[in-house]
Amino acid sequence: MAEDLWKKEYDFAVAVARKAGAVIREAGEKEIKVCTKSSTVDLVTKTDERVEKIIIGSLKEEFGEGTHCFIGEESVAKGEPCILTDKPTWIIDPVDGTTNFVHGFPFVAVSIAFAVNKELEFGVVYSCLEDKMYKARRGKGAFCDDDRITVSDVEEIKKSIIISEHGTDRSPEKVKKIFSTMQKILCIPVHGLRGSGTAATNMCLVACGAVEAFFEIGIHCWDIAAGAVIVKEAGGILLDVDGMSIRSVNCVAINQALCFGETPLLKNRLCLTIQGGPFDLMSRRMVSANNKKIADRIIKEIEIFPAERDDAPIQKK
Ligand SMILES: O=P([O-])([O-])O[C@@H]1[C@H](O)[C@H](O)[C@@H](O)[C@H](O)[C@H]1O
Ligand SMILES: [Mg+2]
Repeated sequence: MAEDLWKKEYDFAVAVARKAGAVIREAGEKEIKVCTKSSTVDLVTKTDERVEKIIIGSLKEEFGEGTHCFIGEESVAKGEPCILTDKPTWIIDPVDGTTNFVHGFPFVAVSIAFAVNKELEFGVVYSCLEDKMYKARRGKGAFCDDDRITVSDVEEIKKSIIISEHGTDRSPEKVKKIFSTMQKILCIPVHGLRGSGTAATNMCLVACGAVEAFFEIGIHCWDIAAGAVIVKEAGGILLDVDGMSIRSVNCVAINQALCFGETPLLKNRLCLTIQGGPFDLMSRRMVSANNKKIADRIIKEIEIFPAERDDAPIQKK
């Protein structure tokens, strides 16, 4: 029946996420395998690889290798393609919050999403140390365990808590922009800034109304795919941090205004026209929020820096 499309896959994803979470909870293998390449600090352990193998192995066994595609963080690190096609595709982060996992910081998640025709059909985020199963199917609402969840109804940025993360890139110019953005948002002022150390969990915190927004530049599709469905189904909004064309239209408007001596109008035009673009899973730039007003207000403060798309062609060596 049409309404139960992908139900079997969804139920299976919930079961696999639970199984993977149990493996993470019991894992003794926290030794860092890969840590630093040039200016990034991106930890990987044997557990990340083991858990991904368990998840993809179980999915292939259940649904067959030929018809379904897989984008997994550790497989992509080993050179597998990261391209979303129209085929049914699983997007997997086996251990989101690897740094937390290594240090025993208590937020670690398994993130599994499923897309068909490039559209996300469902997402499952298992916050395995808290034992909370966040899940959502397109058009069917979002849940934490058996309870329906919804985003917060706060509309005033000054009454909000915002999450952001500094990510894995440690190049000074990027870190400067990240902290400058955080400073500007903190000084709006907002009630607080937070960060759990896992993008997937951060998105679930937006979905259940504990915070108003989470944004980051530099995240990957496997960090946010499942969370994106959960935020949307909880009534929230997803945007790219940059509405490029809108910004450039704005530049033309500024030039025209300057030529015609309309400078007093400039500030208003600028405020009205800077806004996010459509959410793009592969762009590595995302704002998730309870509503557009909060999202737009945050986007106004974000200092954008380049991050190579997840689906960028692999450079030949
Ligand atoms: O490496 P990983 O722990 O799976 O994922 C990371 C986490 O989601 C972190 O919160 C975010 O700031 C980084 O950008 C991600 O790479
Ligand atoms: Mg991750």
